[in-house]
Amino acid sequence: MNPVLAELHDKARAVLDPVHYDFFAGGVGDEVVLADNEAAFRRLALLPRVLRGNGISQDLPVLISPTAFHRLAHPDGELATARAAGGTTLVSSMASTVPIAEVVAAATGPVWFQLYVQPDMDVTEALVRRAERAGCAALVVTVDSPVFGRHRRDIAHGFHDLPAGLAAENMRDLAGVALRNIEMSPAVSWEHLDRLRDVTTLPLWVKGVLHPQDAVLAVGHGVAGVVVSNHGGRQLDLVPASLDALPAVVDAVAGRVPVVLDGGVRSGGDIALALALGASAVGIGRPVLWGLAADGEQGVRRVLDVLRDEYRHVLAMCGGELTRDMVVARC
Ligand SMILES: Cc1cc2nc3c(=O)[nH]c(=O)nc-3n(C[C@H](O)[C@H](O)[C@H](O)COP(=O)(O)O)c2cc1C
Ligand SMILES: O=C(O)C(=O)c1ccccc1
Repeated sequence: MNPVLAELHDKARAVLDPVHYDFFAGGVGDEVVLADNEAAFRRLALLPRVLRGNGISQDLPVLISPTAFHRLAHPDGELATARAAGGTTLVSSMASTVPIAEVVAAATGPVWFQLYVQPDMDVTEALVRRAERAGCAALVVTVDSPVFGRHRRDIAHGFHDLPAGLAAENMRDLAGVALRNIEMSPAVSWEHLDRLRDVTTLPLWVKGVLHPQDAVLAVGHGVAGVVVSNHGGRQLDLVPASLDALPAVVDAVAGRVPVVLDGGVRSGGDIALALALGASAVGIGRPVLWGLAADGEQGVRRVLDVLRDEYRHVLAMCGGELTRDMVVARC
């Protein structure tokens, strides 16, 4: 691992309450998928193309994936993350410990709002209005969580609520502010997505698609994009690494909307592999939390700087363009 990212992770582990470290680091079940998300990148190699004479684009095809409860990591919480994001799109979790309006006010780049559809559609609509009023540029509906994941580390610690003084602020005055006041519901369906479509003009993304047929349905329901994700190995410990699920989804979507991948992205090389397999961008989850815990705004900035620097280097090495024919198995 890049020594800067390793240092930030080590520091985060050292400074965090072990209960909160385990909340951030942990996965569902035996954590097979958690490990496989990173391992999947190691199973692939990239065949660079030479003498193409391309310049390299300065863009970093990265989003900050939504993660809950940043004030567990650092007192500035999501404010620090938003300030550090710069031009990078921040997908702000519905379970943020700073209200979405303050997150957007602290950001200089785009902020998208991640939403768990609440079974009470009035609550869901009120959340959408908060995101709209705050100035969010898109809604990212997380669809891989019909129920909460069972995280053995949290169960072992008895961690199921936020410490006094911290709350899921976006839920304030809607449904109470305790952690479990964010409801997961197996009754949520494509109809709910259509209802969302009717109540907002914001672009709608779905996050947590693994089956190519669901990606096709999502496109049919008018989504602006699809995030291939297994929730960082936190929902079902039976699924493939998100990288392994990517190509079939890319094929099914067939260029109609962008496909973003998250899960296990830890380097510029990982970003390049995901792009070569057809992702338009990648999302970063835990490394941002480690940067935040280690050094607040500055720590998150360093994570993004390392990824940008590594990605540009890899892209230059590959002739400025990444395509699927360049990806081979590492045998
Ligand atoms: C501590 C933690 C909290 C998360 N909270 C949310 C959330 O509130 N909403 C959501 O859609 N995904 C959530 N996720 C999933 C991330 O958005 C993302 O899919 C995943 O972390 C990506 O994998 P990575 O951590 O390996 O980069 C969370 C992940 C972690 C680790
Ligand atoms: O922990 C998670 O992965 C997550 O998505 C979540 C959602 C709501 C509240 C707390 C965590």
